Amino acid sequence: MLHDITAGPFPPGRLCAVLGPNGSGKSTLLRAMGGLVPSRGQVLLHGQVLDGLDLRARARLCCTLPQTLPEPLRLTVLETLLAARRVAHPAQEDDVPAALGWLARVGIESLAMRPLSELSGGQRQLVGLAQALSRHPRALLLDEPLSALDPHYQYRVLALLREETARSGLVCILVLHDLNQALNWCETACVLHEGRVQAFGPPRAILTPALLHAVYRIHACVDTGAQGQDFISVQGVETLGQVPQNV
Ligand SMILES: Nc1ncnc2c1ncn2[C@@H]1O[C@H](COP(=O)(O)OP(=O)(O)OP(=O)(O)O)[C@@H](O)[C@H]1O
Repeated sequence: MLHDITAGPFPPGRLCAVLGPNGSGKSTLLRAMGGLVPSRGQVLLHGQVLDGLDLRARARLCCTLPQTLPEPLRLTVLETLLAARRVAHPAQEDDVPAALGWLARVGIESLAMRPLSELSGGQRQLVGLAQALSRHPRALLLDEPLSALDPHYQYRVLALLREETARSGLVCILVLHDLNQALNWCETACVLHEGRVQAFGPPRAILTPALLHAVYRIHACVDTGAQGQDFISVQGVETLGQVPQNV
C-alpha cells in the first residue's frame, strides 16, 4: 500500500509516467487518485478538490482505466463506447459518429459491430482506451495501457495520447513498466518504491544508475542511440549476474 506520499504536480498537456517495480503501489496510487479506493489524502485537479465529489461527478472529471478489464459484457464494441459515455454524461444524447471517430483514431473501427466478448486481450485494451478518450475527462489515469498491445499499437496509442493530451490540456498519467517508453514519451515520471515516492521529475534526470539499482535491482544507465533516442542499457541484474545484451 502507500505510506503518506505526496505525488505531483503532474503537468497538464504532457504525458506523465508512474514507474516502479511489481507491488510498489502504482495501481494503488492510480485508484486512490481516481477515488476508487479509500484514502486519507487529498486529490487536486486544476486546484479543485476531488475528494467528496459524488462518483458520477468525479468520473466526469477523472477517468481511470484499470489494469485488468472487467469481464466483457454481451454488447458490441460501439455499444460499450456509448454506454461508457452515458455513465459520465447521462444527460447527453448518444453520439454514434463521435464514438465511431474514436474507434477510428485508435485504429479499431472495423471492430465496431463485434461483440466485446469475442475480442482478443489487446483488442479489448484498445476498446478501453477508446472508451476513456471518448468521455473527454480532464484527467486520464491509465494503468499499464500498453501491456497487451503489439508494437504498432503501442506506438499508435502513445502518439494519440500525446496529441490529445497536448490539444486538450489533459492530465494524462500512465503506469508503465517499459522505461524506454517513459524516457522517450513522458515529460515527468513518478517512481514508486515500497509504497513511497522515490523520485519525481523528468525521466532522463531521475533514472540515474543509483536509482535504477535501488529500485529495480539492475545495473543500468540511460544511453543515447544514433537517432537521438534515449534507452536503458542494462549491464546486469542483481540476482542473475551479467546480462550480455542491451535492452
Ligand atoms: N486489495 C488489496 N488488499 C491488500 N493489499 C493489496 C490490495 N491491492 C494491492 N495490495 C498490495 O499493495 C501493494 C501495492 O500493490 P499495487 O497493485 O498498487 O502494485 P503495483 O505497483 O501496481 O504492482 P504491479 O506492477 O505488479 O501491477 C502490494 O504489496 C499488494 O500486495
